[in-house]
Amino acid sequence: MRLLVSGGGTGGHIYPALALIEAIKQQRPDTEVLYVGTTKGLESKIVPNAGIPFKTIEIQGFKRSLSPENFKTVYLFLKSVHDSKKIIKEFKPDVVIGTGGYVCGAVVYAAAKMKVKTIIHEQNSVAGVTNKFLSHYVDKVGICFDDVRADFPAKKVVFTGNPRAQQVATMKPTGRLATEYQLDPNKKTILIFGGSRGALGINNASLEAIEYFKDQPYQVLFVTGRVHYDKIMEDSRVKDLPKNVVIKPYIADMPSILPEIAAIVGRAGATSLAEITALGIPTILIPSPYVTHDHQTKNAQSLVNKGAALMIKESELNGKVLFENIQAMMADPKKQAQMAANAKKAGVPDAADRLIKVMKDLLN
Ligand SMILES: CC(=O)N[C@H]1[C@@H](OP(=O)(O)OP(=O)(O)OC[C@H]2O[C@@H](n3ccc(=O)[nH]c3=O)[C@H](O)[C@@H]2O)O[C@H](CO)[C@@H](O)[C@@H]1O
Repeated sequence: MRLLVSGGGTGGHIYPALALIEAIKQQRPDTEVLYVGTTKGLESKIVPNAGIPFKTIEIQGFKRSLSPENFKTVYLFLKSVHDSKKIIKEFKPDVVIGTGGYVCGAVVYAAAKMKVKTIIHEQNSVAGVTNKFLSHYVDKVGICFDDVRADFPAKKVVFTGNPRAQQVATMKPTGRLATEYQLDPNKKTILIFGGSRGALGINNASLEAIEYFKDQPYQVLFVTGRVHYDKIMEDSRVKDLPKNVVIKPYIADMPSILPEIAAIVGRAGATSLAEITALGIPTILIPSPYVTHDHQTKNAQSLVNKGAALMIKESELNGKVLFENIQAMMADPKKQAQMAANAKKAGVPDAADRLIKVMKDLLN
């Protein structure tokens, strides 16, 4: 089979695509894969590093206000559809799958116009702009939250879950926290990270909270996001870092450390949530207020409603609030266990298989 995948910008759109590719390759090792992204998105690093053939097109998103930049966006969209058609003609895919982000708008639209079978995967509880547009042209739409069903043509929608969930569901502890990050294997570890790019609000609160973390029986792995790391390391509060706090810019291969993580503090990006629920990890969510239709709050709310996570609004966040919430959770093992069990119940650990089935049904 020949599979063309496109999705990008942030990790939340890329890692589900890579997880899907991994699962297909396990089932059908002869599958030929091509990934189409942009040079600007995180995919230009992550995808070639994963050893997957990668091509790029040039595209950009619309500005929400009336802006002359939007003329360039229209021009780039038309050009990228043209370039996508060339790539599709050459690669001859049996099926094209888009996992979100501007780039897949052009690629999947071009494929649908060329009558190639097409699927989009929506990770969030509110449809992204690109996926909403594409849903009129594609054959199938895979979703991860029931709430998003109404955003798409009903007969195309299949609940699949997020393929990344399947990738992490089978992971076992590797000991990497001790070997690579010099963390104590006998202490519980809390992972703090703000999605694939890091989040300023979470970073600032975490910096403030360092003084409180000192002397706690747990340890903290604080992941800043690559772009924020250098500035954070210059901050006076990290000069005398307590032994139980480790700061890193980014975790490559996140699934390999997640089974050793006792609790997470993070954004409510949909792919992070798929990982958390696949393993059943108690979590404190601080949704990004800067995303379309406030979709992270809706993502988070669905876990909070199930008793699987706690939520702090970014507007109410500071170091003390962060610490007090962590403290309350860590001091109550019963609550942690209940949250973990509820999270696991919400997980879809066979999501990649479900999406592959949609693909196979479409091809037959
Ligand atoms: C600001 C923005 O637009 N965010 C969106 C983006 O988030 P973002 O890209 O932050 O996505 P998620 O939180 O869903 O996923 C982050 C992914 O990056 C991985 N990771 C993260 C940090 C790290 O150091 N190493 C690492 O590998 C995580 O394990 C996870 O697989 O896509 C998500 C999925 O469509 C959306 O729900 C988010 O609203």
